[in-house]
Amino acid sequence: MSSKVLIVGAGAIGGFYGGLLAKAGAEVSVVCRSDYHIVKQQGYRIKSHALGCWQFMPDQVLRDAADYDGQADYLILCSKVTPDIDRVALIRDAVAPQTAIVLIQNGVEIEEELQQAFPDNLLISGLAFICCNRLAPGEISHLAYGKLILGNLSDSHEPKTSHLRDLFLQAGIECVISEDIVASRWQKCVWNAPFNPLSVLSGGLATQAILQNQENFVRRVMQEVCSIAEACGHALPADIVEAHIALTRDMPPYKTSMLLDFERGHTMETEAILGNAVRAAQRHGVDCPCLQSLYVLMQLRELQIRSNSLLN
Ligand SMILES: NC(=O)C1=CN([C@@H]2O[C@H](COP(=O)(O)OP(=O)(O)OC[C@H]3O[C@@H](n4cnc5c(N)ncnc54)[C@H](OP(=O)(O)O)[C@@H]3O)[C@@H](O)[C@H]2O)C=CC1
Ligand SMILES: CC(C)(CO)C(=O)C(=O)O
Repeated sequence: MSSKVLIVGAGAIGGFYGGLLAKAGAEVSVVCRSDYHIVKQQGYRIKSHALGCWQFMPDQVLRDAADYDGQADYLILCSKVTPDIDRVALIRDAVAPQTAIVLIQNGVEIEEELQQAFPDNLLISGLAFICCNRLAPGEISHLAYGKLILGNLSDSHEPKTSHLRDLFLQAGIECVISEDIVASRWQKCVWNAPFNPLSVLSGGLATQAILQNQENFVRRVMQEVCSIAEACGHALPADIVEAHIALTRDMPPYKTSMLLDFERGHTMETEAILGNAVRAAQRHGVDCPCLQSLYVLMQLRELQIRSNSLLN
């Protein structure tokens, strides 16, 4: 099966997983923005705690998806999911009839706008369980974990999805196909919903410190997300809260992706992670006072950042 891959939004996640696909023999091209010049000259330098160091020289380095020369078998979108990024516009010009659109992004209920814009393309929704950072343009540090979960929104037995999983496995990273990727997204949101905003609102506390001091609150947020998922028809495993708490106790010191965005003055994924969950709760009449409070506080934080940047 042909493996032409175009990564759009090739930052930490896109550079890392793109580098793995290239290792597995795929022809991988990237669309970058601020890293363009460096990546064009020297590609990516990837330093992984588990897979060693390697150089990833993309086949084509582009500023815009419209400049892609060829037809991609997989277009992997790894931008953040924020209201200021028009994901459909970002990829539209590179989507051919045979292109499978793959998302490796956080958040819940983030697929619909892409499904509507590209109803005839296979959409593979993906989640990364990884601690990965862009230290400088084209320089990626993989600190912990790495597992990918992929899933189709319709038929779960798509050969193209299995082929992509096999490429990741060949490159040495754990990758599984979920039979219910929507549930998997909710399951990940159980972790992201408390820890991502609390890492920002606490002024940068590590996840262990948040857990040690506010375990009850963290558990309540997690439980609320479970109730919303259940109301949406995706009941999560009974032990999911315990499993996430245990996993957090073992996590190495790590800044959540939301905290990294906050520190860089970037828009955060408040809407994709919290807003979409709160809106789902409202649709189904589920009470989620703790989650709702986190959402309100994060909206105010975003507002304050925007007002400051207008003043400066
Ligand atoms: N990093 C991690 O450890 C984890 C990340 N995730 C999720 O993965 C997704 C990607 O995160 P991550 O890789 O960390 O984010 P990064 O900020 O490192 O990368 C995002 C990339 O998208 C690019 N981009 C944004 N807007 C545009 C645009 N309009 N045109 C072209 N390029 C654009 C950015 O360019 P520029 O550099 O110019 O801003 C950047 O290269 C997110 O949903 C995140 O939540 C999930 C688990 C862990
Ligand atoms: C759970 C974690 C920390 C890594 O997968 C993450 O999703 C994030 O940083 O947003």
